[in-house]
Amino acid sequence: MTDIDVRDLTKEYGARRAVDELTFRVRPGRVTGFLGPNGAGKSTTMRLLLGLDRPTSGTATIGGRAYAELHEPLRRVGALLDAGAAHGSRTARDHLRALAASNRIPVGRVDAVLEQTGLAEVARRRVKTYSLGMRQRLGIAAALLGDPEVIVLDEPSNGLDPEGIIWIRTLLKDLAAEGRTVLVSSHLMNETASFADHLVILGRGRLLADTPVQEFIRARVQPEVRVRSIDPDALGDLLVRHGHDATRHEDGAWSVRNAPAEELGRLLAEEGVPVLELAAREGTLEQAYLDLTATEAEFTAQPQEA
Ligand SMILES: Nc1ncnc2c1ncn2[C@@H]1O[C@H](COP(=O)(O)OP(=O)(O)OP(=O)(O)O)[C@@H](O)[C@H]1O
Repeated sequence: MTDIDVRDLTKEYGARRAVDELTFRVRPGRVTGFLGPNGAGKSTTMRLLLGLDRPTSGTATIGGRAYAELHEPLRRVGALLDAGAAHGSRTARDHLRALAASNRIPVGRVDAVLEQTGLAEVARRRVKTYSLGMRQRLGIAAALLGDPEVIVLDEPSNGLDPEGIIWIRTLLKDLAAEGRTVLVSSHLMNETASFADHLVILGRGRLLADTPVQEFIRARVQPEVRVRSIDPDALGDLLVRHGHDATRHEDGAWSVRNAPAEELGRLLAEEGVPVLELAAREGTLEQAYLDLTATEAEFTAQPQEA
């Protein structure tokens, strides 16, 4: 079981602080979504973690060691940062075989990951003939090749079609269920909500949230109940009479805050109001994220690129 441990991490490019005193820990057995607006420092943090850039100060370690100190790193950490990395004139199979050979990974893993990523049938085609989605799958295959305990993926859904997006969602959850440590950056809120258990959110290089997804949503978005009856006015009067905080929609339905659906259902039955619709609406990650962005200075007044 291996943690990713980022401690007081700072990276400056000239006068610009891309990562600013960042501290968080990514635990095994769950998928951690890594969120933040463009330029927040997600890719920089991942590059520092993988030893592709040097921190100005602080540390980013995997199982207590810097990436450069890991013995056989591809067997410990699998990463996808840039899906264009494979050599275009090689076939996918040859690319993975070369990677396996140079990292002392058993060659049998090549067919296993080709199968796992749905590339088995196109494995003998040159990579330059691949679509963006296929290249993305190949990048994920390379990340999984060494059967690593830690998996770091930057925007893995990029270029995937709807079927690919469902596939990656299942893959990420399965990898975490196997006890691996999975860190995944994304721009897409609904997408992140569909696979992440935990969130680390950055704004201008700083940590804004490190929290379970459900807690983050619950703390920031009130659940609502949507209710509709054949007589919207009578329904509204009833809700007001019973002191409910309700808003009417254009279609005549009402949204009621701070009341469980069961309580409203019982009230409407007691009052003899015919109900056409009664639905509990949990908050979404997108709503919670927008609430955070509205309240955190890190999201506003982004400096212009130099
Ligand atoms: N090599 C570099 N030289 C100079 N500035 C850099 C370099 N790499 C990143 N930056 C700057 O660091 C900041 C953080 O960028 P980074 O790519 O880490 O953000 P991000 O959260 O991954 O954004 P995105 O979601 O757009 O990929 C940005 O202001 C970026 O311009």
